[in-house]
Amino acid sequence: MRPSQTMHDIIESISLNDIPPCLEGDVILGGGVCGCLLAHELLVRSDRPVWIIEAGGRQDENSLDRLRPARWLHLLGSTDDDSHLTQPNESLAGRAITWPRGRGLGGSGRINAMIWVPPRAQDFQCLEHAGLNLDAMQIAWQRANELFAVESPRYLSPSSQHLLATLQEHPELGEFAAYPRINRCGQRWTTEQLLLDVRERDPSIASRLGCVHAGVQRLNITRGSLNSLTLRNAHQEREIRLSSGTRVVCCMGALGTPGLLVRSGIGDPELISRVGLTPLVDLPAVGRNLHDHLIMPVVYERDLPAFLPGAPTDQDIEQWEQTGAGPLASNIAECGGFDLDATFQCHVTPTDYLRYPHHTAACATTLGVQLTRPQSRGWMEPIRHADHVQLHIHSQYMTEPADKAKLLDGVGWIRKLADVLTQQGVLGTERVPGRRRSDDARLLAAIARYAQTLYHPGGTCQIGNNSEGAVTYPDFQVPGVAGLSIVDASLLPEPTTGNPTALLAMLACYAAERLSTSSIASRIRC
Ligand SMILES: Cc1cc2nc3c(=O)[nH]c(=O)nc-3n(C[C@H](O)[C@H](O)[C@H](O)COP(=O)(O)OP(=O)(O)OC[C@H]3O[C@@H](n4cnc5c(N)ncnc54)[C@H](O)[C@@H]3O)c2cc1C
Repeated sequence: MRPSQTMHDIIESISLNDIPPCLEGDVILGGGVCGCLLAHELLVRSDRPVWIIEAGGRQDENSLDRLRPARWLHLLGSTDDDSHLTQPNESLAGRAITWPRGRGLGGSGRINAMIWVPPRAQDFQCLEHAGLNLDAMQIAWQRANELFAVESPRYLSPSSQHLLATLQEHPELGEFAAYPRINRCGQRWTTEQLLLDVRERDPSIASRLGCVHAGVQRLNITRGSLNSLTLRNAHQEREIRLSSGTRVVCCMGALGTPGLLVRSGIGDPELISRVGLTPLVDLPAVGRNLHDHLIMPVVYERDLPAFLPGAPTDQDIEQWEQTGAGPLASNIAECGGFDLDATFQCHVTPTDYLRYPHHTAACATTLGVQLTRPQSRGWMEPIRHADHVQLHIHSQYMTEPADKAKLLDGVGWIRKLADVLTQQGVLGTERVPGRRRSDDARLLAAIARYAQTLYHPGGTCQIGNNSEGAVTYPDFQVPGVAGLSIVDASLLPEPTTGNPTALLAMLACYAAERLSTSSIASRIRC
């Protein structure tokens, strides 16, 4: 199969005018990585109708960049990106950071870097501690692997090839490999494709699926049970009733889901009243426990031609179209690894991470380092604007002193790797932060100036047993609202060790199994 022969199809959305006044079945709010995967699994496991309500529509103008892995950075800030801005970060020299979030079916999977890092034992243990069953997680993990069927890279830049060959001779420094990619035949694959595949395989199953293009404004709750949704598009707002037996699952992501809960009166009563809304369900942990991976790029000079400097050449395009390989099949963050106890992860790019893709002339390699399990936690604060309530993001990076100290160690680890790589002629001089910055104070100043989000927010509606910090129970139900569940990155009690999609895919498969066999009590009662 050649890339140009696949995946140009899309799921057609129903407009707000055309949906029935009352929905029944499973209603999934947000068709992102988890939402589409869950919809697929519920469709094939039960005979109920499944609805997806997704805010992002078709963005045809980006369709080629979406398919070509090397172009993913060009999607940031595009119509596929529902870009958010954090509040200024004290430990990042007062910088506010842009947090991209994908919109449209497939969610952030439409714009992400397509890296697949299998969860580690610690990731499973964390969810087991939160009340999930380990054996069932293993089964769900197998299912996630089957569905994603990730592939080995079809292209590795000379820079990554040299670097991997050298580091693999030094296992004492860590474990490095080319990342498996969420691709098919060298092009981006998203969970939307599962729905397209089922349509082709079994139209009778797919006929139970309806995708609505609208933003979910509010959940309307009466006497502890959901009774309707308020949906909005650019032209109108509509209230859609939910019939008895319906189940609503929030899959709007780590920023979208707590936002919807707060707008609907679910959360910290004091914060909700402060913005002029009526508190309905007392769940103070909504919007708290916000975590993210912060990456510090350490940039080195290279004696190689610059990677993809400018628009792709006809030759690159032809190669990719014919074989799914060549530089356009690079996902930029082509390889990486962990130190021996997985305290740090390193992402390698054949570019100057701080300037690419805007300034591409100079040749560089970046070794970006992040703490796998930062302890700092942020929160989301409801703020009233003229006609709406928005959640401000307080990311609070490195507010825990231990995170600062460890990230300094992380830069030290990168420099040890670089010493070996420089001796072998794989890397040149360190350009950022530069070896002249070697004492802690100057290195921290460089981190404050250059560190970036690695795009992994999570934790804002964390799953757990009946403890103070939990917003969602281990059966995925939101306490105090019959018929409401959550399945997305907001559930993660802690950051994932590596990139989160693989663990989230496992979580969505696990949730599908639990929700499709759960009792009628988990649904709406009228
Ligand atoms: C630029 C970038 C690069 C990344 N790279 C990687 C990577 O290489 N590997 C990896 O493992 N992870 C990566 N990630 C992280 C990964 O993509 C996310 O963790 C994952 O997509 C989260 O899944 P989710 O289902 O929780 O949310 P999402 O996939 O973000 O889906 C949420 C969906 O909800 C919709 N929505 C939100 N609000 C509303 C509303 N009010 N009404 C209706 N719909 C709504 C959104 O439009 C979106 O479609 C990256 C993320 C980004 C942004």
